[in-house]
Amino acid sequence: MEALDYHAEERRKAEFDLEEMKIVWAGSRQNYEISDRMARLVASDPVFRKDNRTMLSRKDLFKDTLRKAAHAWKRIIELRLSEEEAHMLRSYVDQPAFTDLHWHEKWLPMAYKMQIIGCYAQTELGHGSNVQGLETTATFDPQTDEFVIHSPTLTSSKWWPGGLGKVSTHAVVYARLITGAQDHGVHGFIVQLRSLDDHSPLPGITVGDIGMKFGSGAYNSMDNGLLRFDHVRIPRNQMLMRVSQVTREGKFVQSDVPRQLVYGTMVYVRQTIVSDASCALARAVCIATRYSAVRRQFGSQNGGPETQVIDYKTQQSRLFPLLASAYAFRFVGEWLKWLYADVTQRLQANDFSTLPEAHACTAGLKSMTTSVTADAIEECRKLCGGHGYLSNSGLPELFAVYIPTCTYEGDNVVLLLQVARFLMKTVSQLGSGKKPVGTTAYMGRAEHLMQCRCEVERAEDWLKPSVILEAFEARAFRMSIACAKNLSKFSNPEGGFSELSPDLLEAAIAHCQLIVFSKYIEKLQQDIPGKGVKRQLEILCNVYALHLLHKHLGDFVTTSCITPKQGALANEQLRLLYSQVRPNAITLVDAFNYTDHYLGSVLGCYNGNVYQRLYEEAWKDPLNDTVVPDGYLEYVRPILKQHIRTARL
Ligand SMILES: Cc1cc2nc3c(=O)[nH]c(=O)nc-3n(C[C@H](O)[C@H](O)[C@H](O)COP(=O)(O)OP(=O)(O)OC[C@H]3O[C@@H](n4cnc5c(N)ncnc54)[C@H](O)[C@@H]3O)c2cc1C
Repeated sequence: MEALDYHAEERRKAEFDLEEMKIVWAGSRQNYEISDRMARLVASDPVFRKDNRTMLSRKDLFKDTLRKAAHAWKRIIELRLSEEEAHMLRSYVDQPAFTDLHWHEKWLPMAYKMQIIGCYAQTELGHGSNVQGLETTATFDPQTDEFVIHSPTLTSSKWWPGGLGKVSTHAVVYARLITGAQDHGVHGFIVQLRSLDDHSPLPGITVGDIGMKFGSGAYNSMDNGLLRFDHVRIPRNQMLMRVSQVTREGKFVQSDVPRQLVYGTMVYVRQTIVSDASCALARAVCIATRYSAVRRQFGSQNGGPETQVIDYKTQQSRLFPLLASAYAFRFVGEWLKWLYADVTQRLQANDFSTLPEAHACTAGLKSMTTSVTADAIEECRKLCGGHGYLSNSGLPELFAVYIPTCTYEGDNVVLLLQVARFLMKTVSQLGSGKKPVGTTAYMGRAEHLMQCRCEVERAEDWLKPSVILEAFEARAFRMSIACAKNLSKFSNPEGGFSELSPDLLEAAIAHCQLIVFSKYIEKLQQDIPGKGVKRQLEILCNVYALHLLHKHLGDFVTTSCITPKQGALANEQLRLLYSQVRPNAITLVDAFNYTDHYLGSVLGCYNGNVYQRLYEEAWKDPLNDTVVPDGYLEYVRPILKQHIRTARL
């Protein structure tokens, strides 16, 4: 690391213990140590270099990805890394690869040893969100005790599965199960796609990559694939039979295991997505914050330095809520880990009572955190002005690689509508004596939430967590009640749901924001050691809540949860909070403990030596390999010469 630290002065201003904050961010001292070790291991290994990634052709990028995946696998074995360490190492390699999906699935011991490579093939060219609309068929043949997997139409071609295009040897394929003449809906089947000897597709299988995706580098390291089956036969025991089975005689048997069992896996996957959202958001915020402290514009007094752009209130009001959101998502992600453990324990005890609520809650949090993060990365790019648009700012690639998260594992709008459906069901059961559980428990205080009035009189009253919490609960509840009332006016409930879906979406968002805020408050009730650490987290918690209140003021006022005057007081308090965040901003992003390698950003480098590095990076561009570009003689010179002749005439 270069000796000069352009952020040294900023770092001296911090009012809290950085090392303790790093542990809070990581979740525990052990997590911190593992994460720190793995990040350094990756950063110091030349194979994991990524600074030229956006300039590689697709073919070279893909080969580079295979090389990194193989090298990571080798290092994991050589160093005998634990599963947790291996996971960390892969995430710091920071290049989407077939291994992401493979590990995701964890279905077979063979897969663990990497003797086969798996992918998850659900989506088709014609159908994604509507899983029940899938067209691929799996027809049971009782003569041979096999399923025949077939793609009957062009739109039934599998389309998008990660790792499918070029690498996977096997896939979990979702197809319509047909026995006799009966269609039993969509089920999963394990299908071998490629030879384990020479990797060529097996007979009846057409497979390839779907093509270049958004951005340079980014998700193009992944071989999202297309797949067609022409009457491919697989043994009967390759159907995934936990929820339903097909017997040797071809009888379809629905087991008594509830279908909701699959919710357990969904809770797990979505919990990791929320946790990844906090990482991606923190990364963008770290870059924008460090750069905002280096960048100066206007305000020079008597020839002195200009103003750091981080000192502009507009910059703070765009940046600090994102910083606060990164911490808020971190804590809700931590809580989701607990929720997953709780759900798993209950499933083992055959207790399915909390599953629908856990499912709705994780669907909503996946949607909300990923949408906010995607928008926030773009906002961070803008916060970095022109230089944010340079590839080496790290932000364009981060944006390109992140945004599909809003679509995969459930389109964000479709997920929020599921949450809204659950909220409407919960509201409809309120009078029946069925108590709302978990994150909907607040709805049990219906009478109070419909009547309560916010008591804020001065700006500082907005610092009380109980005051903000009540305002958020009342707003979320009243929005749900308003939707339920409007829905009841429709004679056809489905028609009404569709007509009111934009309002329902907003009610679902209000509910999700309440969850994130309330989990942040719960975190603050824990013992948090370290000088000033809890204080900083309290300030950020208030920033998180009050910026949402300001942004959604219309919701709060139209539901009469607060008055316009109270809204103005909240905004006044928010401004004061920004001033408290300001001296700590750089150290709050240092607490993410990201290496320069992982950040991959000239603007976000630890020591803030931005201009020197921008200058050096420019000269590394292949266009600057020669002073006169290729094509000059053919295309530029003739024009110039003609201009000269014209000028002489
Ligand atoms: C990078 C990437 C990786 C992927 N990896 C995999 C993988 O490994 N395996 C796999 O099987 N699939 C994968 N997918 C596919 C992904 O799961 C689907 O794209 C996703 O489920 C969305 O479905 P869709 O494309 O059909 O979108 P659509 O459902 O067609 O969405 C189009 C629009 O319609 C809206 N819409 C849809 N339904 C409704 C509704 N009921 N009400 C209101 N609005 C609606 C959506 O909000 C959206 O605006 C991947 C996709 C991407 C982009």
